[in-house]
Amino acid sequence: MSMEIRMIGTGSAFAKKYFNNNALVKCNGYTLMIDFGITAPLAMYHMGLPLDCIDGVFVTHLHADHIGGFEELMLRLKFNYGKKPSLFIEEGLIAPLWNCSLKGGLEFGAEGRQTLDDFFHVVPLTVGKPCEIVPGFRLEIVPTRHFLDMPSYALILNDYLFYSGDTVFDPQLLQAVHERGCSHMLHDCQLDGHGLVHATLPDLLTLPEPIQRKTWLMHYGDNMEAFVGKTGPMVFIRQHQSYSFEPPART
Ligand SMILES: O=c1ccn([C@@H]2O[C@@H]3COP(=O)(O)O[C@H]3[C@H]2O)c(=O)[nH]1
Ligand SMILES: [Zn+2]
Ligand SMILES: [Zn+2]
Repeated sequence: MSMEIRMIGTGSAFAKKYFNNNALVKCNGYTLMIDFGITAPLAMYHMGLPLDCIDGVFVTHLHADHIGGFEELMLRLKFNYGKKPSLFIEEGLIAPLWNCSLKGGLEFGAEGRQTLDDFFHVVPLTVGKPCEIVPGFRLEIVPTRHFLDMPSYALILNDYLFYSGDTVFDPQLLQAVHERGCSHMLHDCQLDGHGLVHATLPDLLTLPEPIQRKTWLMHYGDNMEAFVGKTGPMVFIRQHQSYSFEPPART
């Protein structure tokens, strides 16, 4: 099934011209938010999008540019909108998300103690087990390497769209994703310095050309415009623009 993607931000962790790299995906009437970082509430405000347009959220990993907006999202959806969205998250991340990132600000409510389940329908995801979140909209998580052993997950949506989350350069993974028929690949891209925790642009430029042709660059720094025309066949995805991705014709 086709999907519409709007990046509510395309910036790296500390970018100031671009909001945090978070994506709204619409498919078959369902709106999924991929990550919700510190700047996400302001990005949604600038885009004229109310928070209650979100039906579900997926979390790639626990850095603040990916989950820093959760406290506002959860409080406003519960208390302003009376909405309880779904939270799609790898099973091992559920406890650390609550205990290490959210509990301090959300445990105490006006009516008593609260947990993650008071705000979300929590849907644990397991590696190797794709999940159909609504008919025609499938998610599959893929573990990636980011900071040492920090759990971090890429997504494959509807078997044809790869979304890297934050990862070091992993050409074997990208080759495998290409060979299994993904027709679009959104990848984080570090423009300056060494690729300690992200793929750099020089790394990505070593990929075989057929992979580069299907690669869209995201999670970039404020100097992105200086690199336009220097990315081979890869292109920068732009924040707030709407892109329609169609499934490839399978033979
Ligand atoms: O040893 C360190 C620790 C941190 N950092 C920065 O922190 C950021 C956290 O979000 P991110 O994963 O999008 O990007 C990370 C890097 O920009 C780093 O470069 N080296
Ligand atoms: Zn990040
Ligand atoms: Zn990260």
